[in-house]
Parts: sequence; structure tokens; C-alpha cells
Amino acid sequence: MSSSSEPVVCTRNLCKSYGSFTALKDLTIHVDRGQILGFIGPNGAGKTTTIKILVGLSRATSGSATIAGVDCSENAAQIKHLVGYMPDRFGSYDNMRVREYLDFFGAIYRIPTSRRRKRIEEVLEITNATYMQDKFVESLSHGMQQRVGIARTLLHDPTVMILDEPANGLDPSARIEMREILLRLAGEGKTLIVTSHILPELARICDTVAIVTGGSLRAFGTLDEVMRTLCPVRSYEIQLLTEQDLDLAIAGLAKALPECRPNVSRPERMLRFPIAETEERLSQLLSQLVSEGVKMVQFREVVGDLEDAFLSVAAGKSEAVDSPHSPAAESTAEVTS
Ligand SMILES: Nc1ncnc2c1ncn2[C@@H]1O[C@H](COP(=O)(O)OP(=O)(O)OP(=O)(O)O)[C@@H](O)[C@H]1O
Repeated sequence: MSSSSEPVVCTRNLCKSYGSFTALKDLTIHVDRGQILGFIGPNGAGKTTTIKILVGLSRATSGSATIAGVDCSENAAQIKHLVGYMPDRFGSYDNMRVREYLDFFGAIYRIPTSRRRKRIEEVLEITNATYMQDKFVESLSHGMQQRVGIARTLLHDPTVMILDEPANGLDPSARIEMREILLRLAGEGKTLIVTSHILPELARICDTVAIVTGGSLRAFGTLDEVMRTLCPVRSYEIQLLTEQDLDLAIAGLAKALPECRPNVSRPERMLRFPIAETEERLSQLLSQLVSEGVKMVQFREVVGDLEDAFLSVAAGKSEAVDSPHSPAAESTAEVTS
């Protein structure tokens, strides 16, 4: 078992080939206890391949994957106790009430009958699903089914939860509820890996993100690190008090950064421009405008989002991350762009 300071989930140079086809190349990522990793990639990127290895359903061709220090390929039985996996499809369970459904899975997890009833109550409470217990599973809305799916995944109290598209198909209020449940689970010490195509949703809950395409890791780090590395050209906007200030700012910008081509919106008295300069150059620009008496209402970066980062990767603007061998070395986004 791992010590509490070690990452709970750890893959090192993980590779998977199907015949001559390589589905996963040198994937090295880690997730600490109580953290949420957003695992992102387009269709066919290698997410399911990775998840199958992590849950002990598939053996890596080379490299290693461990959960709480237990090798996922060598100790599949132990891994099943450590991991709870929620697939993106609920499955079909005719004529089964929620409580019966959870009891059925409790039996599969070999939770003794004497403890099962109490555990079912606990997981229903955690997922705000107690009121559904006597409803037929088939009669539940998609959002309700997703919560019951999480309750099921929690039954055997796994250390790590892997959730495939938990927010898919949920309406905005169900998404908020799902987000709160996931954050609560992480707050209670569960380690979560979440895949999603709804990137703004992931951005709100993830501590770190890993972006894979074509079986290779393209970015890994905190959201901020990934954004900075994948989107080095930042967007700034300056809002001026009057039109006269706007003209002064256009002139000042042309003097300080002649290569910069701002977009001018006179009705908003706003200048917008992309910039790859250092913080120091930006600070100089700001000081210069102030010293020239330009009255500004705002001078700010327009922060891009995870979708921008993902699209820049999907468009092939970045190369695969050089997988570091030591997880401890990974405090920043390991991306080469
Ligand atoms: N059993 C298999 N035999 C051969 N190729 C496979 C097998 N399983 C997966 N692949 C291939 O490996 C690649 C990665 O597939 P994987 O299912 O991991 O992608 P994914 O990121 O989960 O995609 P999606 O978002 O569509 O589920 C794909 O090209 C897929 O066709």
C-alpha cells in the first residue's frame, strides 16, 4: 500500500497495443488523495483503454499502473476493492426498485447482508437519492439514474472512483447537483478520475487535467498550468473612460508594442489585443498609459477556457508530453508546444 504522501493513482510510461496498433503510448500521470483529475480526449484518444487498465480489466503492454501502491495488472482482485467504476451507460434493469438494485450490487461486492442495509442508506444519503429508494430504476430520469449510478459505485467504499461522463445528458440543475456530489466526495478523501466532453463543467471541479489524443498525453497539470502552456498567446482588454482616452490608448499601445494590432470597439471604448509578451512588458505598458494620463476603467486578461486549450491540442498545435519518470517532478504542466 502507498503512504499518504504518495499519489493514489499513478501510471508510468503506460503502453497498450492491440496487435500492431498502439492505443496508448507512454502515459505518465498521477492523482493525489482527495483530488479530481479531468481526463479529456476526443473519441478514440485512449481514455477507455487507460480506464480498463486502471480497473484491472485489461493488462498493459508495458509500463505500470498502480492504485494505492497496488499494481493494476498483477492484483486485479485487490484493485476491484480499491476502485469504483461508473460507466457512461446505466444498463437495463427492468422491474427493479432502487433499493433492490443497490442490494443486488451490494451482494456482488460481497457486502454481508447484515451491513448492506446500512450501507445502502449511507450511499443514498451521500448522493441525495434517499427519496428515490422505492422508485423503479427504469422510471428514473437520466439525472436521477446518474446519482443512483454513483451510489452504486460507492457501495464498497472504494478509494478511487472513475466516472465516465457523469454529467452527460444532464440539465443545468442536475449538473450543479452532480458537481456538488463530486466535490463532496473529493472533500471526504475520495480520489476521482472524471471523463467528460462538457469541458466547462470539468474545469469547475478538477484539480488537475490530463489531455490525451491519439494515445499520447498532450498536457497534464493544473488547469492554470495547462492553459498557460497550451495557450501562450493571451488576450488582453483595456476599457477607457472616454473616447479621448481611447485615442490616447491606441497611440500609446502603438508606441509600446508596435507589432500589436488591437481590435477597437468605440461604442464600448474598448481595446482588445492578443499578446505573447511577458508580465514585465505588460506592466510597462500599463505604467506608460497611466503616466500619459490615460484614464482606464479596466486593464485585464481575458482568460481562455479549457475548451480553447483542448481545441489547440486537437488542432495539433502541441506535441506529446515527455513523460517524466518521477511523479514528484510533475508540479507544472508538462507540455511542449
Ligand atoms: N480491443 C481492441 N482492439 C483493437 N483496437 C482497439 C480495441 N479497443 C480499443 N481500440 C482502439 O484503441 C483506440 C483507443 O480507444 P479507446 O476506446 O481507449 O478511446 P476513447 O478515448 O475511450 O474513445 P471514446 O471517447 O470514443 O470512448 C481506438 O482507436 C480504438 O479503436
